[in-house]
Amino acid sequence: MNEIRIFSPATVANVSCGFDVLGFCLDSVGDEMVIRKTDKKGIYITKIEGYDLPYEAEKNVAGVSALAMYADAKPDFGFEIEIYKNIKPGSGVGSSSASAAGSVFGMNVLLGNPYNNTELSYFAMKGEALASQSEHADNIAPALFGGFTLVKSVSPLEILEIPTPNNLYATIIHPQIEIKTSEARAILPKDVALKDAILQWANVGSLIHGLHTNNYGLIERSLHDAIVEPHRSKLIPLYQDVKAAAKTAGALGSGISGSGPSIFSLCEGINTAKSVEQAIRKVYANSDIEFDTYVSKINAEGMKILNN
Ligand SMILES: Nc1ncnc2c1ncn2[C@@H]1O[C@H](COP(=O)(O)OP(=O)(O)O)[C@@H](O)[C@H]1O
Ligand SMILES: N[C@@H](CCOP(=O)(O)O)C(=O)O
Repeated sequence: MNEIRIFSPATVANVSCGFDVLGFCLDSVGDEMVIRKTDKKGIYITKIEGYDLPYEAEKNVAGVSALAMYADAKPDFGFEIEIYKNIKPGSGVGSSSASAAGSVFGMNVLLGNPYNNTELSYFAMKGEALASQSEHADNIAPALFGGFTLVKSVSPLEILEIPTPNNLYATIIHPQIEIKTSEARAILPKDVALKDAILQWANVGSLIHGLHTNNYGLIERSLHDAIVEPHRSKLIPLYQDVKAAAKTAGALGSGISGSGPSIFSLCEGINTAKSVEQAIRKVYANSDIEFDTYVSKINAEGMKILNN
């Protein structure tokens, strides 16, 4: 096989209580990428559609992760990468990690799958670091593994796959303002109060247990963030109104998606997810902020091969 077209999914990182460790994969939104073998050695980004992003491999997250893997694999040929971007950069649903993970996923298939998903995550993290100035894998892991993931450690990299209840859906609202991940990280305090840490690790543990046991009530009671949300929510207009509207419409809970500005809500069942979508649309409809919304099943598969 010389060429592959893939769907590279959007992802929601943090999931309220799990800053930098928890994430899940979306089904209905993502980029497409074409990866192609070339005789000329090296990594070349040959086409980008959708958003204005750098073509130099060293300046594009897709190129940086690809170069990291290329240096390890040392093939006697090169790769061309085409990026068809649907996920707006800076939207908070893993735009950069879709590209960083997509390039190495596609290259791996063309190389005959020498690397496992954890090894691919390691290379993809190198690309993600270009965008966010930190090596975190909470978007990359769900994009590659699918479903919910927990990054137990980045060094050495250890990723756990968490089972996803069948009837769990996400509703996302994306107000059209850009928040750069690097800037949303810079405003966070370096230290955390012990009382907040206690709340947070209790919620991470109970959220994981709720996902393992299909316990929607426990999931609902665990979707809280005592540490990051108080700081970042100030960057997102009408954030508390969206949360309140989603709750009234039946969401299990809502939080900032990644570093924002997107806001996610988790819902039991597609009907509730659609009701939540209608309710939160009304919040922004009464303002002058443009926005998009979408409802997605949790994508258990992650990356998808569209053709060979
Ligand atoms: N292939 C790419 N896809 C998305 N963003 C990229 C890409 N290559 C470089 N970038 C840069 O990464 C930044 C967006 O990443 P980030 O702030 O983490 O947003 P997101 O939450 O959408 O991933 C932008 O500055 C963008 O120019
Ligand atoms: N854990 C990171 C996740 C950033 O996600 P993104 O989708 O905004 O890139 C953080 O919260 O900084």
